Amino acid sequence: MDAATPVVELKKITKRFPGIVANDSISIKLHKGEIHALLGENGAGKSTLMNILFGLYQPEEGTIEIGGKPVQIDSPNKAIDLGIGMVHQHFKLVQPFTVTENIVLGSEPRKGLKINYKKAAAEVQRLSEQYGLQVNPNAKIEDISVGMQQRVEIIKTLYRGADILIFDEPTAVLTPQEITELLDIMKRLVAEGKSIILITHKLKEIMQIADTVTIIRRGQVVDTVKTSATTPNELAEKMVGRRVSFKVDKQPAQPGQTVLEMNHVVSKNKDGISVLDELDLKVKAGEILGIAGVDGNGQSELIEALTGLRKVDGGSIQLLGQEIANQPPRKISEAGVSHIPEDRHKHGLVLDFSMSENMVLETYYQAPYSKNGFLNKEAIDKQAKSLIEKFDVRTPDIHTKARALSGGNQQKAIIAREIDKNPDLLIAAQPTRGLDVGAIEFVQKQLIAQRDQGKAVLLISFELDEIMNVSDRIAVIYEGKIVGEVLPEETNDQELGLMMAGSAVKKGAENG
Ligand SMILES: Nc1ncnc2c1ncn2[C@@H]1O[C@H](COP(=O)(O)OP(=O)(O)OP(=O)(O)O)[C@@H](O)[C@H]1O
Repeated sequence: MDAATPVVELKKITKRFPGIVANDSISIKLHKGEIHALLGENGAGKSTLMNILFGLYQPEEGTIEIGGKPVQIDSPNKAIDLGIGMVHQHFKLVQPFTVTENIVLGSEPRKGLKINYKKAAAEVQRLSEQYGLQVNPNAKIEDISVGMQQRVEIIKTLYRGADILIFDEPTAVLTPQEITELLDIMKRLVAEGKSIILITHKLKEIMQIADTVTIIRRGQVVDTVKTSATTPNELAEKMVGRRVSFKVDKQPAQPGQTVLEMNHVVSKNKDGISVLDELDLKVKAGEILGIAGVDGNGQSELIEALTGLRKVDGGSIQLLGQEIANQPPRKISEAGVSHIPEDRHKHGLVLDFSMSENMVLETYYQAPYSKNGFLNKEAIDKQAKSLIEKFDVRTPDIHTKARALSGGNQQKAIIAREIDKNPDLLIAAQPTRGLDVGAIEFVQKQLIAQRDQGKAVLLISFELDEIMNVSDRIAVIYEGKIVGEVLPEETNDQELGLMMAGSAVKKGAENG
């Protein structure tokens, strides 16, 4: 193979699903040592294309060439044999197993031979060091952060000898610090001769790290350009087919009465360590309080405590003066709390239910969806149709299973359902994770519209830009405590970053 031969060439790939052409004659070339970004709005067909390259789906038409030779990739094992590795959006790791156990899982030697754990752990250690991944081979998956779990997925591909790595929205789950580190890791990978296909919605990252970008819209290639010859605005426009504003327009907040008040809230983990540590927080009607923090500082626990998914060991949580700590989730929901969860697959949707059923997951037992103990399918479908239209959720049909929707469209559906509940308090956890720039604009507008309708909005996000642009006040969480509060117009990324690292506390823990 000469240097000009692409390491991967997809030629006129077409893939249809019921009611939709997900990939419509897509052609892409990936060269050795290149980072090639795939950009496209939610549902454009990026994941489908990569699932084809990884052998998870078979295309109806088109061919794949690896190093200039046509290949048939009929399973992920075949893809791995061909040197292709995929780091998925949703990790496929076994929680109670160690890092090394997860990495060797599925690549064990043939029958009869026992895995040499020590040797495998040493290899994991070596790969970890070579690429600066800082993974502990013996840590259990359930004890490590999402960012670390992703690195385990990366090592898993390297361990199997991948030369071609596919990253499916890898930074969607990462903190700003972790993103910088991951981009460095990717640079190191290509410097050593690996080639990368990167699916991402983040134009900044594409401009920073990719050599080439292919833009896909509704299953078709719109253009392939060098990043050095384009701009973020141009990319956004090509992707969504219209101009996108990157600025969030909003009027100053008009805060009213206190809706949520948390006082000295303590919650302990199974080892007796306080994951929420005397946490104080207030959110008023008509304002958006943004929670900034590095992943793993109590954000998930805060949401769990607020939604009844976690035991509160001390302090109080009041919603409009009514105590909701340690109440069952349904009661809290009925009391006026809506929740856009950070993990849409775990807490947002039932993937094997239809979209229609998912739209009434929390309200199906109420009128008009339930009558005399029977589900009123007509009313449920009507509700689903209206939400799907209003929020531009792209699904072939309301009876399509949630699993078949693109990640971004699943997220839009959850947001539609939660906002429609007309809550007093809307908890939005990573609400724009995995969304395209057009959809981000839409969701952020919705949050502001909720605020303007007098709702209290609690926004938890790892996207500093989002926290800065959308919040009226920002509270910084660190080791389970609110360690400071700032106004977006009076702070900057550096100051927030320092506070998030626990090294500079601007104000006392009081807020509100
Ligand atoms: N298994 C499936 N069955 C039916 N339809 C599917 C399936 N997988 C994907 N689709 C449909 O194919 C289209 C492309 O989806 P895909 O997940 O590839 O989009 P994407 O560009 O990766 O989007 P996102 O950025 O939201 O993740 C969507 O309309 C989706 O609903």
